[in-house]
Amino acid sequence: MTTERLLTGTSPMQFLCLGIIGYLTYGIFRALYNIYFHPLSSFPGPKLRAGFYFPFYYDRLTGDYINDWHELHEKYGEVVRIAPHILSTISPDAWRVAPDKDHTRMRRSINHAFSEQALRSQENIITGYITFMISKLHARAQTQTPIDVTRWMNATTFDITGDLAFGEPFGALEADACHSWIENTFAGLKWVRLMAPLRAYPIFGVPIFALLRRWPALEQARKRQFGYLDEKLERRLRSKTDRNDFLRLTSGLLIIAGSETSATCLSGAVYYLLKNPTWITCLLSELRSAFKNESEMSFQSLSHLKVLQAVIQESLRMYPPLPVDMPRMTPPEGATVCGAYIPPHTSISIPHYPAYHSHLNFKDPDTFAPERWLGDEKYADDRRSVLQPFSMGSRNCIGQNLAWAEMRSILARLVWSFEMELLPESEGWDQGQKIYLLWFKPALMVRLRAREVE
Ligand code: HEM
Repeated sequence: MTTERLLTGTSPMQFLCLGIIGYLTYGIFRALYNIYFHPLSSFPGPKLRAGFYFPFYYDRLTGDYINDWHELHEKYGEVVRIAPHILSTISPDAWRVAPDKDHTRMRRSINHAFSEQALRSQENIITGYITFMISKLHARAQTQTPIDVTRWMNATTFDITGDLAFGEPFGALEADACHSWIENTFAGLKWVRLMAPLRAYPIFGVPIFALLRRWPALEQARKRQFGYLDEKLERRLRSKTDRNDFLRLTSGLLIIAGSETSATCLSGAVYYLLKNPTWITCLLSELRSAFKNESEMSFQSLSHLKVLQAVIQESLRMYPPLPVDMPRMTPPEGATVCGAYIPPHTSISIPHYPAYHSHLNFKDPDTFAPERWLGDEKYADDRRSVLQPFSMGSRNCIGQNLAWAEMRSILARLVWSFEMELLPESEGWDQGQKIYLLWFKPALMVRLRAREVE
């Protein structure tokens, strides 16, 4: 049959059917190749994930994928093939993989804004916001009004980062409310999860993106959201100051990276302390033996407190602010993880939550036990080096010193100032939370009572 006869004798419906059959046949052959002949075919994991990408992308839509990955690691071990060309590992070994030279160059240009010296110059600003938060909470304690801890932690850290970045806060503490820019950014994160699957399957993605581009309200909302930061930036550039702030690298991402993360860890710490009150007693006694009053608590003096450090460390393990995987590429020479050679240019991730909750790394991984960071023999075999909530290498968290200083000060001053009571509606607060890149935390309702000065 000639091509001409084939074309004239075939109806559009037959073309469509042929196209679909061709697409499916290609997909099946490709899946068979992925499962049996791909360079990663010897790594353990479900066959469906080894063959196809859709389970990986479907995961992202559910908000539960980190729990699914956790179960996969419990079943298959330290290294799991999570998608045809992607490995996930919970071994501390993997943190050594893949330095990124270009990124190191970029980081050199912004390091000064996050140096120890910069942090010292920022201490008064940060402490000012914490004092403001504590004074507002005293008013709540006096009237016995329950507070949502997650909201207050977010308000405080967003105001601090806003000020360090733009020279002005979001006004969240002042207004006792979450700023609309912050709320919209979180709502946006839920949508962002759709992007990767739509890009991976253009058959759905191309028409959907084309439709979205024709939706004016969406475009206006996008402009409003970005415009808000642009205005702040312009105001800051017009103002005369020699303050060493983050202006040059300010973006929505920095604000979220610098605020939501610390607020998440602090919310987790308050919850786990309330569930384990002996640690509140322990922490309070450490604070009282170190300080006569709250004003003595400086970044420097708080950094020496071992119980405070262990409580925060354990909260970062139980409830890592970035619970998800941060993918890295193996270098051109490949890499070895857990004794297995991983070929070059393979995407490899350490998902924080599964790594920190694996019995391969920690004894009683679901138990809040700060003593594991204080040298307790019971936890001597814990593989503590796997805990890298700020990541490692050239892409690690540039704001980690600031985060530690902020978290120590806020937690210490909360425990120093208030007795806290977990309200019944927040029992089991850490269970069943969805993750869209970050935790979508429900309200953490607590009643405060000002502590008697002793
Ligand atoms: C408990 C608090 C925090 C945690 C757990 C945390 C965690 C992380 C992690 C895991 C990364 C690496 C992401 C990757 O691998 O690609 C990161 C990057 C980053 N973080 Fe943090 N972070 C925290 C607080 C902060 C603070 C307070 C700031 C600054 C105000 C900040 C600013 C950044 C920036 C700018 C990056 C990108 C660095 C780069 O790409 O070179 N973070 N953070």
